[in-house]
Amino acid sequence: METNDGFIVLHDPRKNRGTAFTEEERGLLGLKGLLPEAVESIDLQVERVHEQIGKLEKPINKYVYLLQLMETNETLFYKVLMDDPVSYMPLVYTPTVGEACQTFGHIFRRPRGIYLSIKEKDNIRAILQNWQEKDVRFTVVTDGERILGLGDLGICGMGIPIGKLSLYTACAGVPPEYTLPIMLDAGTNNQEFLNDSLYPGLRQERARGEEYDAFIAAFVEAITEVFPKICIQWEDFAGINALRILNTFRDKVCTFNDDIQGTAAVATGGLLAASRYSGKPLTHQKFLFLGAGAAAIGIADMLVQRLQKEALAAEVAYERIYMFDNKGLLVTSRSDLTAYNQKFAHDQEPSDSFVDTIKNIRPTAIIGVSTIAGAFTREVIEAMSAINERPVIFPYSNPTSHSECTADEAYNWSKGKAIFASGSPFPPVIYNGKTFIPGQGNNVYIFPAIGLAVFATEARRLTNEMFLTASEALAKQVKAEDFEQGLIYPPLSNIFEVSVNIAVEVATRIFDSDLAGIDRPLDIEALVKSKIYRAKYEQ
Ligand SMILES: O=C([O-])CC(=O)C(=O)O
Ligand SMILES: [Mg+2]
Repeated sequence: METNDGFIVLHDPRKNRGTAFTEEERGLLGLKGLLPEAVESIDLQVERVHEQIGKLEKPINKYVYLLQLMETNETLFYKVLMDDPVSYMPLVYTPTVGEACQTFGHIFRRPRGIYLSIKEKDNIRAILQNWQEKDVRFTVVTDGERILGLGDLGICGMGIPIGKLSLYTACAGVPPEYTLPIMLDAGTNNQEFLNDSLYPGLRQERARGEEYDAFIAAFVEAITEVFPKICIQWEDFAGINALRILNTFRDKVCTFNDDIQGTAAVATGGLLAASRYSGKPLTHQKFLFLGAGAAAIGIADMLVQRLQKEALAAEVAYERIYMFDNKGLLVTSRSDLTAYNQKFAHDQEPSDSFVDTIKNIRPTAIIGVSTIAGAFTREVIEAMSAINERPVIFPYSNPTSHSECTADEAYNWSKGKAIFASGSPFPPVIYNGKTFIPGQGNNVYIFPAIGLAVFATEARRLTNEMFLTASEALAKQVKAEDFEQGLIYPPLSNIFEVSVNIAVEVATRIFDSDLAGIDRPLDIEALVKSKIYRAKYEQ
């Protein structure tokens, strides 16, 4: 650090070290008297944070505290998060981030990221130039229409891009200065918010059709011009827009949709690990989805891709996948199916009972992407357990309040037979004297790793093959001792190491696909590792 202006340094979260500034630095920077006498280590600062957070009872208050820490001392924030992801991730991410979004207008203190209103459609380039960093590589962008399973939260959905990008850094070491959270404010149809005087967004109904698409197109054009190396992560768009946006831009810029491709990779990785665990090959299985939206289609498409890799013909692979939505089983006689859904419709009798469908089809796995809390009832889980030695039960909807069942229910109702993973975290369950650790089948095992791979390779595009590589790299890292505890994902406490390993394999795939923006190095692992951010005060 060279500046002489200690006061400015102290108020710059990226440069601030608080009480950890040394005597020498204090003299050099003009910090004398601006700090109390003691010179503390970062570990001691972490201890103080633990004490303060420990005194707060409600998770939402802990969230507010942590976000404030991010705004005052970024290094310390990441140190806290990276040292103990199991405790702190649920506070800055799912499930607490859901409540933070629901109350965003009320807990709002300081703006973060960029807010683009549809009224500014023709000024996006200039607005993006207001950002303090000039080399941004990643944006997580949402329009807030489908925040987790909580629905339309309008501009209050900004908590999601902020939370996801903090995990790019905390879980995979992408340096935070390269990340930018963005909210596309196209209005909201949330009446409660429109009537709330503290709602900080545009007060209008959501723009649709051509007007909306023109806004999205203007955004992509402007951001790729202002930040040419940008990777755009679409997050929590409504199903009606998510697939169309992804398909419009996936071959033109470096982009992916986390709810479609990230979730697909984590689910496929979980199914691969589960098949190793149960000894039942993927090719001998049948998958039933509850929910037939963008996440279901993403997972199903990736499963087909993987089954084909295991030498199953495409038509046979499609036959193994069933979807059940709010109108019942997807069958060819239904006239309300989208083109995406039709691929998964079966030529059989309609059914509007999920339990009967299970008894009929006899799936080996049920995957919940419905956002309906409690949809995996006791009857559902008992039916799965009657058919399968080890039924695979994945309630993937978020946050916890929208999970299709709890870990406790799955283990109890299946009498300890379930191979279980959920989108939101659940505490360990003791059944019949045995402790089960529920795995978290959340795209957090994928998107930070993809981020690090893109960062290291300066990838120009992201393909489904790269996400399949990520899912295989994830499944490979599940160990026998994890299985013994019921885990089909590596423990969350190891997420950093796991993400770096995934990133190395994805980076290799990026070079193999000729989609890197730099020359292939001899040692890809060394390249990836050389890019990693560490939460320490640089000398
Ligand atoms: O944010 C999460 O926990 C996972 C996710 O993408 C979603 O549920 O939309
Ligand atoms: Mg999401």
